[in-house]
Amino acid sequence: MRIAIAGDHNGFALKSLLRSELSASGHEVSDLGSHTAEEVDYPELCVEVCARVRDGRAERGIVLGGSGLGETIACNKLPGIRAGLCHDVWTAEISRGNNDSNVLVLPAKRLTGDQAREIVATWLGTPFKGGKHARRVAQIAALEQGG
Ligand SMILES: O=C(CO)[C@H](O)[C@H](O)COP(=O)(O)O
Repeated sequence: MRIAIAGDHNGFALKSLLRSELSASGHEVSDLGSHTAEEVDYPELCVEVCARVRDGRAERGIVLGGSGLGETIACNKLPGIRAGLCHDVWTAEISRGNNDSNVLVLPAKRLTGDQAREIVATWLGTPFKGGKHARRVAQIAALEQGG
């Protein structure tokens, strides 16, 4: 899968781990930064990841922050983006199965490498259920036109 990934200073270390492991698993990973642990503002990183998802250069995006809350807000401002903040396997399953999320946001300050790995694997591997959830996703998309 083509995956765009980014993280701010709080997500830098975990992003590096996930990027290496996803690449080793055969995914085509674009690491959009940060490339150091220096403090940065995360909205532009969100824009970069989401731009690739929106135009098809990436099939999915992954963004890491400390809590991930601001990243989730930023990503969901962008048309066509359905970003889910996932703390565990359960939210990862729902984010994909019910919400058809195309961007995964991870709270790096609250996850071990093993937990993050498990969430990412679940999120990448869970199909959208469609049906009533497709209707709701369409209703959410309509909100982009002003509600
Ligand atoms: O998770 C985040 C936003 O949702 C950021 O990582 C966090 O807000 C950055 O804060 P600070 O500069 O104080 O480390």
